[in-house]
Amino acid sequence: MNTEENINEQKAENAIKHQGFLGSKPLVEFKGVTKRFGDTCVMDEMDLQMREDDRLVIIGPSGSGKSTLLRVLMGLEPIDKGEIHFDSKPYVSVDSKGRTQTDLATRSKVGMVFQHYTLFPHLSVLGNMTLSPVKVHGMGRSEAEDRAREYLGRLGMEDKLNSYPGKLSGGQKQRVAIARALMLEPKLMLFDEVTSALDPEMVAEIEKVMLDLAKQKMAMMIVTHDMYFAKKIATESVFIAGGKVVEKCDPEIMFNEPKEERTKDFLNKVLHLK
Ligand SMILES: Nc1ncnc2c1ncn2[C@@H]1O[C@H](COP(=O)(O)OP(=O)(O)OP(=O)(O)O)[C@@H](O)[C@H]1O
Repeated sequence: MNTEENINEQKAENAIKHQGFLGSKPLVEFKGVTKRFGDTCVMDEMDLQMREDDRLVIIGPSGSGKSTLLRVLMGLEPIDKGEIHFDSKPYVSVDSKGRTQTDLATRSKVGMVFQHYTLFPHLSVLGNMTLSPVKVHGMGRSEAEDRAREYLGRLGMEDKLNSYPGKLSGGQKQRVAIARALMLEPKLMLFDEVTSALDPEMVAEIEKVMLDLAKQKMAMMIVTHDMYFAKKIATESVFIAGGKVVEKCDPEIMFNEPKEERTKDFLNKVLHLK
């Protein structure tokens, strides 16, 4: 098949995929979500949907609110207006007094990994992994320790169970952070620039872990400045700017022939096309 036929076929598939979630259920739905920091409106009545088998890559200019979007979805930031549904049920909403209400049982179905690992330096790897499941979610200690061993094993880190974060490389710390986020068996994993602070060979190591999770059909939302990795892992891509979703489509389409001028300008700059 030549390139043009390829693109046409992808377009047709894409059109089918976007007709009201045909083929798979919605997992996340932002409905008119507004988020302000003082006078800065970072999300402006934003609508965004993600299906349960998607790996959605979020791209956009610096300061466009990519991290904020993930933090809102993780329940780490209140919102000003709108609501978020998860698995077709209300998850985040705003009450009549303007306070954000978050369903905590649903929140435990979302795991997040940050750029700077956020491991506690005074706790061992095992301590880092079991702290929240035991103290916050009431998991029994021996079950938590068994799970920690299992997830560390899957990420090739079993032998570091008793190490402290200070003795680990950046890539190892990030693997522990990913294993920790998997402890509560989330339905969705959020990755916020998780390779930005790593040396190149460690970037490949973490990208492999993420690609392995993708193969296991883990739903993911990924913020990354690495457009090549974005294209590789994404089933869907979204470009946000000015508090809105500017364009959402199949990554092949977005990276080859985006429709919107703002997306084109941004990709031209970051991919050095011209
Ligand atoms: N806690 C905060 N208090 C005040 N303003 C904030 C806060 N967090 C983010 N902002 C502002 O919100 C806007 C969006 O920030 P955010 O970090 O979400 O953008 P981003 O797209 O992830 O940026 P980058 O690509 O540079 O990481 C920025 O103008 C930022 O300064």
